[in-house]
Parts: sequence; structure tokens; C-alpha cells
Amino acid sequence: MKVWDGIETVGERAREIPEPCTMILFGASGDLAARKLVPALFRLFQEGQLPAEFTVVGVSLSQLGNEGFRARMRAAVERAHGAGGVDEAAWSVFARGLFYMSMDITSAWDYARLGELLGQVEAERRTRGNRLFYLSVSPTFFGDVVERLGEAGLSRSNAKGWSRIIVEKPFGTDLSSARELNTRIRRHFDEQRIYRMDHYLGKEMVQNLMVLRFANGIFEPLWNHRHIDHVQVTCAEPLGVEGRGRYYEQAGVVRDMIQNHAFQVLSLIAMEPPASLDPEAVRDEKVRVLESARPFTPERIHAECVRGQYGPGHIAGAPVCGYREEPGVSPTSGVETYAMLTMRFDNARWAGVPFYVRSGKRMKERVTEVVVQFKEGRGNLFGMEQRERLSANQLIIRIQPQESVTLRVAMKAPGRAVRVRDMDMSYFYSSMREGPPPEAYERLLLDSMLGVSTLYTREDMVDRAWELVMPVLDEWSKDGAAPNYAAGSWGPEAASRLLARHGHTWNEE
Ligand SMILES: NC(=O)C1=CN([C@@H]2O[C@H](COP(=O)(O)OP(=O)(O)OC[C@H]3O[C@@H](n4cnc5c(N)ncnc54)[C@H](OP(=O)(O)O)[C@@H]3O)[C@@H](O)[C@H]2O)C=CC1
Ligand SMILES: O=C1O[C@H](COP(=O)(O)O)[C@@H](O)[C@H](O)[C@H]1O
Repeated sequence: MKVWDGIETVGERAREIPEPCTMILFGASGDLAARKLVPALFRLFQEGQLPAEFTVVGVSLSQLGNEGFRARMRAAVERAHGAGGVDEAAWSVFARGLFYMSMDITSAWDYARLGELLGQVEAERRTRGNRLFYLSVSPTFFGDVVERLGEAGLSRSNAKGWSRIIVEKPFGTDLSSARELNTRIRRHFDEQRIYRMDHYLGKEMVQNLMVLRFANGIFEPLWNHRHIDHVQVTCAEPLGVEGRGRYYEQAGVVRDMIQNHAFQVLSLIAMEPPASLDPEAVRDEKVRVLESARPFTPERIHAECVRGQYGPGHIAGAPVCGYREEPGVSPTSGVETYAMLTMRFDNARWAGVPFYVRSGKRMKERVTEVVVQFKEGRGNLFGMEQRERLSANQLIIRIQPQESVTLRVAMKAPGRAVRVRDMDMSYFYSSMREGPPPEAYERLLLDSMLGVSTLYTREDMVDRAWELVMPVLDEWSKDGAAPNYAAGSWGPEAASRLLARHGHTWNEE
């Protein structure tokens, strides 16, 4: 089995079933477990991608018991997949592998109880001592839980089986807390056994970025400053803070989306070709390109970055409140719900090419996409008067929704006169597969069980991403953001003005 070859062996891995293991799911009664994790596990199980022995030990404070946990997860799976999406026979086998333990994850004593339960469950379920810990609890607990696991002797890989840990985001709240968390985790798990979750890496179209760039001979020769004018990376959501106001007040959009998800996409677009598809080779290049990102100075932040906060407005025709009126949010909050950073890479490939990276809540549409704007070719015979639209070629990679790749090219408009019009040549992912693409968590959970870490974030990537955004966070913390865009708009006007100063416009339909 060639699992270390990363995505090259995708065909092989599609058939490969991981060894039996037990997932110890901390935060089993929480939102993420119900909305994403257990539905993803069940889908994998139902599709025959997990071994029959696969087992979950759910852990949280609530008193649920095995049956209560199973009933709760059954309801969660139905909500996620629809009642018709649950195969009864598969569910009854899957549910027999769900166990629950009520414990206080801050109490060392409770880890001894957890160890005993694991021993019993492993013997009953024949999971060969393989353990996958999943930290789906508040990030304030991450370091403590790992230390308690280590002290209780639960973090070791040994002859009895492997032991790995998945850590949810956010990984730290700034550079120093992320480094401290890394140090604490590394005391008990070595890097190969740490899986730092960034669910954007599990999205089908994010994985497609590497395929698009490196499996097509036509793009790489053009992928540089000679042919590319600028790049836009947009992660826009019409959603607000959805009951997570208290968390968001501590986070803001730079910590919540840009430092992690947007930078992952950015690095895949900007990196050099890796030497191979080995996880370390790919992750080396992603870090290397971020190493060459120009640091933010106060001058650059003022000239090349924009922040915003949504005020009241309309989403899909319905009125919605402003950020400051959201539950759990201070009425005078200065937290930014929108940010746009102009990234520049001081390397031979990207000299002079701005990468505009933006993310915002309560924006007009849900769209995550990369727009690669090519330069106007030399010797274009057709004058402005003959053109009906004025963009040079664009490659638009729509990550979600309606996953697609569009090449915008100039064509002759039908008719006697020679008029040049932009036309979109699009490939829609839905044309290759019935139904929506697999959930990001499905791919990522399976990879962690197979020991494949390509789509997880390495320590140095987390570190570098924090290093880059810290000057922005520090500068912006000197005074707060004020409401400056209406919910349901494309964000602050200042972001459009900034692009206009360079002769650029956002790809907004
Ligand atoms: N929800 C989401 O959409 C996303 C979440 N994440 C990350 O996932 C993680 C989990 O988030 P989410 O599910 O939303 O959080 P929730 O607040 O919904 O769940 C928290 C969980 O932690 C448990 N818990 C709290 N204190 C203790 C304790 N002392 N001992 C044992 N268990 C405890 C809770 O148990 P009980 O309820 O029984 O008290 C609950 O199961 C976080 O790191 C978050 O940042 C990342 C991306 C998206
Ligand atoms: O991690 C997070 O991501 C979601 C957006 O994820 P998506 O898969 O729906 O694009 C975001 O809403 C949330 O605030 C953030 O914590």
C-alpha cells in the first residue's frame, strides 16, 4: 500500500480501507460533531470505506450514555443526509460501534477512567489498540487535554497500535499562543502524529488546484509575473456569526478565515511545483512561498489593506441586524467581519503581482473562488471600439458553491461586424459526478486514519501564517473597526477603490 505518495495514489486510496481504530471524540455533544464529524464518519462507513471494527468513543460533559449518544448521532446524521440518506442496515452496524463517556476533560482522574474504557472497548471491538484522538472542543482546552492524555500514558504509539491526534482550528489566537500550543502538543505527540485540521484542504476544488496547475502543461508556462496581472482570492459568506458571537468577538475574520483557510488556498496558487507529491514535499513548498511573502508594515497596512464590519442590511431580501446587534457581541465592538489584504511575494515568479485576499461575513453571495487575471497579450489586433467587454483572459476557479473552472476568453460575437466579446468556457464539477462532492471532513478523516497528512497543516505553516498576519492584527487593534458595509453587500467601498487605483476590479457578478 502506497499511502505516503499522497494524492498520486488517490485511485489506490479510494479502494484502501484503514486499519481498525478507535476515534476518541472530545466534544462529542457539540455542534461540530453533530453537523460535520459523525455524518462524515457515517457516510464513509456506509460507502464501505471504513472497517467494520471502526469505533467512536464520544466524550463530553453531558450525561448521555451509549444509547443517548447513539440516538443523538442518529438524529444528527438524518439532519445532515436526510432521512432517505441513512441506510438502516449500515446504521445499525455503525451504531454498535458508538460509545460514550461523560467526563470532565480538565480532570486528570477522568483520564484514568478513559484509559480503562478504551481497554475494554478495544478488546470488544478488536481495534488493535489504534487510537485517533479528535479535539473538537474549545481551543482553550487543546493544550490541557494533550497534557492530560500524555500524563495518563494515552498518547503513546507502541507495539499495541498507533496513536494520533487531530486538532481543530483555530490553532492559537496569535503567534505566541500557537507556538506555545505546538510546544505543548509536541511534548506528547511527534509531528508525524499531529493532524492540524483546516477543512478547506479537504474541499474537492482546493485539491483540484494542484491538479489544475501541475497536471496541465498549458498553465505552468503562464503562471508568473510575465503573464499574470493579479490574483484575487475571495472567501465570502452571506452568513453572519450564527450564534457564535462570543467566539467571534475574540477572533474576527483574520483569525477565523484569513490566517488559515484563505492562506491555504493562496499558498497552493502561489507555490513552486513540489519535487513530488510526497506530503512533506508539498508542505515544504507551501511554507516556502509564504516565507517569501512581503511582511506588512504600518504603511502597507494603510495603503494595501481594508477592514470592515457589517451594519444592518438585507440577505436574500430579508432584513438582518448589524454585527453589533448580534447575540454575544458588544454594542460597541470593534471586531472586523471583513478584511482584504494585498499579499506580495518577493520572488522571481511573482515580482510585482498583487494577490488580493478577502473574506467577509454577511456578504452578498456565498462564493469562495480564485480569479487569475492574465495580462493583455501583446499585439492584440482588436481595438477597444471592437470590444464589448474589457477584461483580458481570466481563469476562475470556483471552490464553492457550484464547483467549477472557467476560462474567460475573447470570442467573435455572432454577426457580420467583427466584435470581440468575452465568453466563458466552463467545466462544472457536477457534470462529472451525480450529487454534491464529498464533504471535506470525509476526505480528511479518512486520510488521518490512513496516516496521510498532505491535507493537514504542518507546524511551520501555522507559524508563518501567524507571523504574516500579526502586524495587521496589532495595527488594527489600536482602534476598532466601525460598521462600514451593509449586510448583503460586497463589503466596504474602500476595497473596490483600492483595486480601482491599480486599474483592477473585483470579480463580482
Ligand atoms: N462549529 C463549527 O462550525 C466549527 C467549529 N470548529 C472548531 O471545533 C471545535 C468545537 O466547536 P463546536 O462543536 O462548535 O463547540 P461546542 O461549543 O458546540 O461544543 C463544545 C464541546 O465541548 C464539550 N466540553 C466543554 N467543556 C467540557 C469539559 N470541561 N469537559 C468535557 N467536555 C467539555 C461540550 O460538552 P457539553 O456540551 O456536554 O458541555 C461540547 O461537547 C472548536 O475548536 C471550534 O473552533 C471549527 C470550524 C467550524
Ligand atoms: O472555519 C470556519 O469556516 C466557516 C466557513 O466554512 P465553509 O466550509 O462553509 O466555507 C466559517 O463560516 C466559520 O466562521 C469559520 O470558523
